[in-house]
Amino acid sequence: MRIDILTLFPEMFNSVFSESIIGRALKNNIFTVNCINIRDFSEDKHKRVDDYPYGGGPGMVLKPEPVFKAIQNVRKENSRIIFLTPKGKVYNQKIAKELSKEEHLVLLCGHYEGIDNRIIENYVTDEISIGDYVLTGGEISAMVLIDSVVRLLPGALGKKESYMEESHYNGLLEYPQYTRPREFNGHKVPDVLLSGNHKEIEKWRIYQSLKYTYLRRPDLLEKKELTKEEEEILSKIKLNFSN
Ligand SMILES: Nc1nonc1C(=O)NCc1ccc(Cl)cc1
Repeated sequence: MRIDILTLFPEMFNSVFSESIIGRALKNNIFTVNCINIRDFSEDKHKRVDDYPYGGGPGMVLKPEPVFKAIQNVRKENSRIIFLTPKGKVYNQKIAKELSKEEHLVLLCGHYEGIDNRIIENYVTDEISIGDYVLTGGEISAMVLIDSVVRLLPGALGKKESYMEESHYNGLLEYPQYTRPREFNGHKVPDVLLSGNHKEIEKWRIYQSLKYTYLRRPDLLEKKELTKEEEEILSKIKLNFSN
């Protein structure tokens, strides 16, 4: 997979591409990435990339030409041209999975009040939002997308990292995790996890996963087909936690 990032702040990506799993995936040629400064495609002598909005209003708007030239410079036959914006389709693991199968992603990072809509209407293939809040630009959203997509690429996660098919535990929130020591600041690890009784451990994990999902994300429960056993456990949870 190749990822091209169109941005006004290419330096922002340095640490993301040098550290940890993404850094190692790059070194191992699991994917290639290239940052392009939109400003390099500005024609005017002042290297302007923004201008005042037609129709008035506060702030500035990204001019269409520099962005268009940057897109044309990198695009291939079936590139996904993704514009990160609060107005986009809300990103989730399903979209990450779909994007991880693509050959070429172009991530367009905006700034200011917006980007000339003629770019969005005619050249962008996907508008994606990472959530309902407003950032100063699209770069951090691009990093979120890259991290969640790259970790799904074959060979990206070493044998040590766990590959959770869903960001949630098969559609539910994951059970709590513990590691050594057995006691920490007087807080003990739940006995069942030390018992070596794998059937009991599995039951405890299903209970915890259903409990957390019921309490924090009932919307995920709506979408989830539960087994008979899970239904029984959930009805017990509902009795224990009926608020
Ligand atoms: N939420 C989000 N999910 O994706 N991106 C965001 C976000 O706030 N971007 C800021 C931003 C600012 C200006 C322009 Cl032109 C585009 C995007």
